[in-house]
Amino acid sequence: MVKRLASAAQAALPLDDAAPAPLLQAGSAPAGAGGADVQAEAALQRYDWTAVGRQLDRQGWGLLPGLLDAAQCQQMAAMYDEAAHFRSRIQMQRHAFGRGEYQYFAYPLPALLQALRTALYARLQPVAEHWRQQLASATTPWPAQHAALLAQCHAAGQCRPTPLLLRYGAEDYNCLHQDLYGALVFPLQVIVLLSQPGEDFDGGELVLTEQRPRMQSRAQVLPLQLGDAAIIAVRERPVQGTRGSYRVQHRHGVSTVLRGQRHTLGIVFHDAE
Ligand SMILES: O=C(O)CCC(=O)C(=O)O
Ligand SMILES: [Fe+2]
Repeated sequence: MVKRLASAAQAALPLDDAAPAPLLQAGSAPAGAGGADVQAEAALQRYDWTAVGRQLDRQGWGLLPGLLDAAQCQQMAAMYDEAAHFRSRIQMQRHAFGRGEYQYFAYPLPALLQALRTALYARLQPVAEHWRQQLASATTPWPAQHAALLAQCHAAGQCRPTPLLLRYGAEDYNCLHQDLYGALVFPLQVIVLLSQPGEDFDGGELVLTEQRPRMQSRAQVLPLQLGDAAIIAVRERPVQGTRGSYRVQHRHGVSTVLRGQRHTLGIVFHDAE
């Protein structure tokens, strides 16, 4: 079961200064029951998605500053110790993925996570579709709704949920990798930082590398604060050349945590074999 292959820019600021619409408490209510979907959508409406799309095209990553507030981050991180939320736990050292551990959520996902996954997908699908067309991939169009993508995954034997919660302590790190999980790979994923750099931990920076054909790899460090979300390319993105588009390969990882504890929430949109 291949899960992962080993191997500063402008932020899209919220459109107004209003406090983010409060999302439902993590895990408290079944999805849809208390308007988590509506509230997630309201939270995403604060961003300039045209600007986010431009960031993704230009650099393979984009930022959603303050997607979650401090209380939501704390609630999410605290779930790590509630075994009922998860289907499996991975100790990275045992797989040579790095050092530290993470857990994959089980279905049904907590309401907040379910709502974010659905709403983020709808915003990112046009970027994915644009990339697919630029790369002239043989694949069919990405569906507009996340539920339809999941139906495709399940028909292809990718049935297990991929969202995950990661916990790093001092000396932990995450090797450069790609989160593929099967043949069906939606090209964008989201990582939310649930801890505050400089307070909760030092070191532990999210790194994205890009490799252009016949060139050496370049590393970008993503400037995340507590509650910020990074949108990153999962595997590749198109770059416009003089003779059409070509593929740039991406990998991501986390540099060594020097002190403290760092939690992140990972949202991958395709499911796993
Ligand atoms: O902890 C991080 O910043 C990276 C997490 C990660 O690799 C992922 O969510 O896919
Ligand atoms: Fe990852």
